[in-house]
Amino acid sequence: MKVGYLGPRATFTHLAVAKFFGSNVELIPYATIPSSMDAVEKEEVYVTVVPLENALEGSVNLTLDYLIHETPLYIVGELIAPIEQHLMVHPDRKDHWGEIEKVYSHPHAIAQCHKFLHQHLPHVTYEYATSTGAAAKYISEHPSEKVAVIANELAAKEYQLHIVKRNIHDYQHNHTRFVMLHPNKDYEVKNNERLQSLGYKTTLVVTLPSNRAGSLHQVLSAFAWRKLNMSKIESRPMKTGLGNYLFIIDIDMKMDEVLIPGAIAELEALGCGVKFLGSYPSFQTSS
Ligand SMILES: O=C(O)C(=O)C[C@]1(C(=O)O)C=C[C@@H](O)C=C1
Repeated sequence: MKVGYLGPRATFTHLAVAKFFGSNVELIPYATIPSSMDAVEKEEVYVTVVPLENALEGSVNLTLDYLIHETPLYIVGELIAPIEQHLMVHPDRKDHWGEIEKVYSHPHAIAQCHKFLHQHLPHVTYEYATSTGAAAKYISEHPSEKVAVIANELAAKEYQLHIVKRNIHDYQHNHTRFVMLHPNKDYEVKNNERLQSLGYKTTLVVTLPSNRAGSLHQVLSAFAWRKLNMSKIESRPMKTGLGNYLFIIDIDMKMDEVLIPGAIAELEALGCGVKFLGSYPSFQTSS
């Protein structure tokens, strides 16, 4: 089986996907989140894996927006992985790394280390890459540039970089949620590597009827009186005009035949739009 992921080799997504699928599948890297998703639609890969949310920096908006507006794929599994960010340079620079002028990485990785960068490297500028792995690969090929990269240990090994500061993320409990995407909402991912299971989630996107007072309250009460536990609610622009927002809601439960369909029917009766993004098992990977 072919599995796509946000590459190149040695991104955090690569680490998560390799831990979940083991050596039984062929892992295919893609340069961006949208191209990783397109790969499933074009049937180049069977499933694809992209980051969705980080504990320090919040949602990966590109993934959310593509799931909501652009791709017909469903979330069929979730992987929660610990994230350890390290600062690394080309080995030619390891003895004078304090001279670096720029830090290059994925925007989420830079955001997870802002306090460290502010305190220890206040003079540097930042440049954003499509992934931490892409940034690491770039400096391995451009030794003359006075650049450091934020990436993981595997990237340092893969691209032969020298780690100058370990664990530079600003808060300890740093985890990222990655999602597995497939065109069939009922596809069941197999936990062959026996990762710790964290139960099930169901994700819905809800749009409110326009300009009606109290409609978000009514949405919340449709879940509340059924005792459906929401583990997340987040708003994103609908992209139809200023002030128009939709809500992404995670429910801590597998899609059933009564409670969640009942809540959806109630929301629709209130005039809300409801899009189902998936009902899926969640797994924890260790570092
Ligand atoms: O750049 C990578 O290595 C990724 O897998 C992307 C990503 C993200 O989008 O949040 C994944 C985990 C980390 O939080 C930092 C970056």
